[in-house]
Amino acid sequence: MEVRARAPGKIILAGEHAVVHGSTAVAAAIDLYTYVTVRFPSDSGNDDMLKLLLKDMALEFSWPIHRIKEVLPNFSNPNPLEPISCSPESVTLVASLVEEQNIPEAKIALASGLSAFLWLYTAIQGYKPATVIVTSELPLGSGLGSSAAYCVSIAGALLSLSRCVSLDCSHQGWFIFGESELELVNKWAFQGEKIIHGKPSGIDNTVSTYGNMIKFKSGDLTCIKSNMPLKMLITNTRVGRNTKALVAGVSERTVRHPDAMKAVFSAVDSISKEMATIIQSPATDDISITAKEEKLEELMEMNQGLLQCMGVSHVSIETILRTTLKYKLYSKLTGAGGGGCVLTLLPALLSGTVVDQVIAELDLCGFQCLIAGIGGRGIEICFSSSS
Ligand SMILES: Nc1ncnc2c1ncn2[C@@H]1O[C@H](COP(=O)(O)OP(=O)(O)OP(=O)(O)O)[C@@H](O)[C@H]1O
Ligand SMILES: C[C@@](O)(CCO)CC(=O)[O-]
Ligand SMILES: [Mg+2]
Repeated sequence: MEVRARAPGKIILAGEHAVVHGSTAVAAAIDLYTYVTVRFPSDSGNDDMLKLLLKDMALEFSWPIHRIKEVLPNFSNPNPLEPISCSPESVTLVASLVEEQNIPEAKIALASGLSAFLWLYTAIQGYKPATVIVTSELPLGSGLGSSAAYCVSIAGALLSLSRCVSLDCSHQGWFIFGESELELVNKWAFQGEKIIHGKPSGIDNTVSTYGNMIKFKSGDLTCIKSNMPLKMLITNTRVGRNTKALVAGVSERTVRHPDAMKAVFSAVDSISKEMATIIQSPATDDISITAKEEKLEELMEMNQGLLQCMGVSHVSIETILRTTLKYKLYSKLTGAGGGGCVLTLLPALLSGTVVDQVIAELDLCGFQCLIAGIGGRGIEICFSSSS
């Protein structure tokens, strides 16, 4: 018996970084997923090890169960129904288990992901041997919420195996959690995000758990029903960066310039709220859709300016902004910035030829473009009897 979970990545339409400081943000799930399969020993033949296979990277990590017990003796009685907080001490202990692994130097950014896995696994399942396999359609560390999709799919798979949660109903072989189970998945995943991000707002794990499009402020989410055909081009600068460092950088700037940054965060709050209102307001014909798109474009441009004030843009992002503007298309960074991905609004009446031209020009600069479906489902679970 094995369980497979999948959780989506996300785009942030407005409000990244400011959301960490209490502003409103707007985010949507995208149809690119991280998949986590958990197999217990009877299927895998592995009876005293916890194994993690990162299949896309052909990497395998394993820990003898007795070693995990030795280093993390306090995880002996896990209660999946009561998420605990990852104390700095427990994170240090987990990190020491990760240090015992041979992580290739070029992949050292995976260390925090390994810590999050070990912490979530032992906190939810205790000392059970298992093989856990991870694959992802998301680029890692690029602003599309790979860390959240990873934590949500790990938490979802582990909770679905814990027997004390029920799955509501099925959809083409995939099961979905009920409301209270989703809340549990989200709470556990947030702990994993804390290990990877340092100080997350919780927006990424929330949108990955619940799917759809959401407005998020200080831990509270409101579902947004879009009343317009929202199409975004996502361009990956391919410049690697680390969300934890970027979030810490904005906090440091806030300590240096508290009043100025307060004004920046307040402006972002207004932008996100206005964006949510526009997306939800009725639009019956092409003229009203175009009018709404023009307002969204202006808000994206304003949000990007404020992200520059926060110090999280990058020359590669600026190149994409200039390139898309030549085609009268508006863009902003999405996620933590510092490289990563950029969103460009593609108006409903924009000709396919222009889209092809702008993609060709961005490709020539060495960037990677994709158009993802927005606002789909959150965490889903699938069971199978053998591997
Ligand atoms: N599929 C995966 N397998 C293993 N580790 C992963 C996976 N996905 C994410 N991670 C962990 O998350 C880290 C990337 O998280 P980070 O928050 O920096 O970027 P992101 O989540 O892609 O972007 P953002 O937070 O801006 O949306 C990786 O370096 C790794 O530690
Ligand atoms: C940069 C940030 O606002 C979004 C990263 O996708 C961090 C967070 O909210 O946790
Ligand atoms: Mg992340």
